[in-house]
Amino acid sequence: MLEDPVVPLVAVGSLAALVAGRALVDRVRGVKTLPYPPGPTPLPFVGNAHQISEHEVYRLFASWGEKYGGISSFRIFGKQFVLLNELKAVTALLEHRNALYSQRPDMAMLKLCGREENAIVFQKYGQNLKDARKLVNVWIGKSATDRLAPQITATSHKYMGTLLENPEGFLVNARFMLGAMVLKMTYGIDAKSKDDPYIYLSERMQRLTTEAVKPGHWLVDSFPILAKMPTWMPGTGLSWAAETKRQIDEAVHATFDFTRQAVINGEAEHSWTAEEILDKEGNIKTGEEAEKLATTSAAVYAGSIDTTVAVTSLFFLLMARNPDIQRRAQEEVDRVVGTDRLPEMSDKESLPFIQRIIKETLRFAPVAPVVVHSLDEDDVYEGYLIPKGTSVLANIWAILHNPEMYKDPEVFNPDRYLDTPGRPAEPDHSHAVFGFGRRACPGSHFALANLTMNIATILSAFNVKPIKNADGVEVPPEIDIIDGHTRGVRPFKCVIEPRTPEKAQLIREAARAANDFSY
Ligand code: HEM
Repeated sequence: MLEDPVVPLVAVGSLAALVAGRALVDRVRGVKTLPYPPGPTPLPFVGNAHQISEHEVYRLFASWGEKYGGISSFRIFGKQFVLLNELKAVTALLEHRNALYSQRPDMAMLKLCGREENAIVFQKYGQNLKDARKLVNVWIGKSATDRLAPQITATSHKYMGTLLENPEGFLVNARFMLGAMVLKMTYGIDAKSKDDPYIYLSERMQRLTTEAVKPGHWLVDSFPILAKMPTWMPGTGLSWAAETKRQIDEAVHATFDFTRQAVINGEAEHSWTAEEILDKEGNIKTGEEAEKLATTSAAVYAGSIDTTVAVTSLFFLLMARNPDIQRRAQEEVDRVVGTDRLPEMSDKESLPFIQRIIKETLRFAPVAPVVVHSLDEDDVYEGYLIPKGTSVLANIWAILHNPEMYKDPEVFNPDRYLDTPGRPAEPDHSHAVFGFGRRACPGSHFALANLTMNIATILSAFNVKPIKNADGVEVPPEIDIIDGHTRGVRPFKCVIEPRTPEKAQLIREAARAANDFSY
């Protein structure tokens, strides 16, 4: 049933509730005659497919928002989409009616690749999803993340060591360091290098998933009936899906089987999967219980790497482009930690400017600019019908670039959240980058802790500068966005060098200690 302001009234059984209840019944009966939200005129058969751009589609969606309002709609072939471009509509539906709007829509290619079963983010709403989210929360929810401060700090220090030794590899190493930590904590796997077979399998799973969700790429997404064709049928993508499913299954199970075997052999290191793999009687979980755990464990790698690395990469780019902001952040961190130590997690509250830099980096280019929810029952919002099964798109980018809320939204300005004379603070809705309601990201605390540790330490110990051209002039890197399952900036070059020899020494010592850290 709808989570709607009238429902609590029905529950107390008052007269008002009866009237409201009656209105609700009438509303649902008459629902089919209500209009869809307004939107661009569709063509026969294709609907609005011809208008959908592959690159930065959220900008097109935002322009529809300007024209048709906070809630609009469009159609691609037979599939209905509702578009939410304003915080008010997103809050009203995905947050306040979250019992209704926590479903994911049918995505035929993902389903063929097995991701609807073995990836939390694409799973249908139900008990399995709730159990998985609960477990992820035990592992990396807020209080768990607080307890993981030593692990997060050690990983950050190892990464800082690589920035000193191999600054050109700043993106590859950010990925490897985070990936290695996640594999270690999730499975007890020690990934020694980027060529580690488990890293390879997990990265391949990510790449294949990105391919499978490409909007408008697969005919079967618009014509799900094609899924019933023989696998060899050309042009359907079915043979690709079958091979992809095999490779993704291999990734989900190879890592899980590593831990399972280690537990059976009595040589398992401490890890989240090893802790969960035994049932109440002390037997190794099998069948559906084992599958559920394998899926949940795989979600940590799948959810954390692309997203966190995309933000880290954007941070480097923004620092290379904004030397004044970088200098002010360095002054702040110097005031707090001085010159003879590196920042610690407990310094966070004393670094408000750096906190604003992180919020503004998240707002500036959300890594998931549009998220999709769905619903299993018809609903009505502001007189418009939202039929069951509709893909409801929340345009996070549009919300965080709304010019009525953010002055010059395309400018990176961490001071926009400050209340100053003549310029009141702009609202901080950066948490919208983690999504909404019951599907909101369960890894947000973990992600923010990793980002805070890395960003504060980089600002404390390094200068990030543009590279120089042949004439010796610094050329700030361009903001060149690439779209994918997660969105980020195209790989770029910048100079990363220690601020002083003393800082370099601090990093060397911290990295050495971190290499001996036992997770
Ligand atoms: C800066 C980093 C991150 C960003 C911006 C981010 C963003 C998001 C977004 C937008 C969603 C979809 C929410 C929705 O549908 O309303 C999501 C879901 C999810 N994220 Fe993250 N995420 C990040 C880091 C992480 C980390 C570190 C993990 C580690 C476990 C993680 C795990 C997940 C999972 C499992 C889901 C699926 C939840 C569900 O469908 O119920 N994410 N994330």
